Amino acid sequence: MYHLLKGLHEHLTRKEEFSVIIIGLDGAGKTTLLEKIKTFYNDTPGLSPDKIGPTVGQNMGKITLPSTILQFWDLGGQRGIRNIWSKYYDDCHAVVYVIDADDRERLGEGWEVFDSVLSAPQILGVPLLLLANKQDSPQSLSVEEIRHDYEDWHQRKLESARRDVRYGEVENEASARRERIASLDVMGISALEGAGVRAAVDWLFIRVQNSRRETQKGAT
Ligand SMILES: Nc1nc2c(ncn2[C@@H]2O[C@H](COP(=O)(O)OP(=O)(O)OP(=O)(O)O)[C@@H](O)[C@H]2O)c(=O)[nH]1
Ligand SMILES: [Mg+2]
Repeated sequence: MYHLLKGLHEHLTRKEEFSVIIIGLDGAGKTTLLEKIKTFYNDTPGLSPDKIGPTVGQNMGKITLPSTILQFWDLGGQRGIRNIWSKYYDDCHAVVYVIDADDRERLGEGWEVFDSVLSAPQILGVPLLLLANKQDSPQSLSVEEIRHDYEDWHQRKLESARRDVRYGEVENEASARRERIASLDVMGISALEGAGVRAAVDWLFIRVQNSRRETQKGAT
């Protein structure tokens, strides 16, 4: 009887676990974000920004929310190690792409990489959140400016591809991508100061729950 009740209790109080990957160029602020999330949601605070160095590999952090555990994987963004990201695509429930909204020089590089993430078939139906980080900096581009910058960049890329011979291929790919861009959620945060971080976690919490329900519906 005890085991039966214990089993029932465990079943009823069991928390579902979801994996979220945090990717983006080196220096975008991914680890600073992960450590801020830990500070906000865990008893043990995360590292302070002055203790954070470039990530070579990955960092992991878990937080507990009502009936849910979110497990974050912060993956190194340096050019030579970006190819490890795709190894996480199959098992993730959400993707966070962090862009440094304060670094205009590297926005093009950031979009080039973002575009290759969007084209990965494993994450086609996975919730994707674009975070415009470093909003505390006065020169930082706003959420709207970031969205426009990406749309302009994408438009320019399409136009130059149209001059190319692979026209049909580009058109097919472009319409799929356009849909994703149109429904793309962009939020502004300061990983350093914490502004917007809770809202981003709330978004993830809701979206992983919803997409799980959709998957269940699809399976029945
Ligand atoms: N002003 C400002 N600086 C930030 C913010 N977030 C991160 N930084 C700074 O940006 C630099 C890079 O931050 P990291 O968190 O190490 O960047 P990362 O994306 O993890 O970089 P990699 O590990 O190399 O991929 C550090 O100097 C941070 O203090 C922010 O919201 N505002
Ligand atoms: Mg890092």
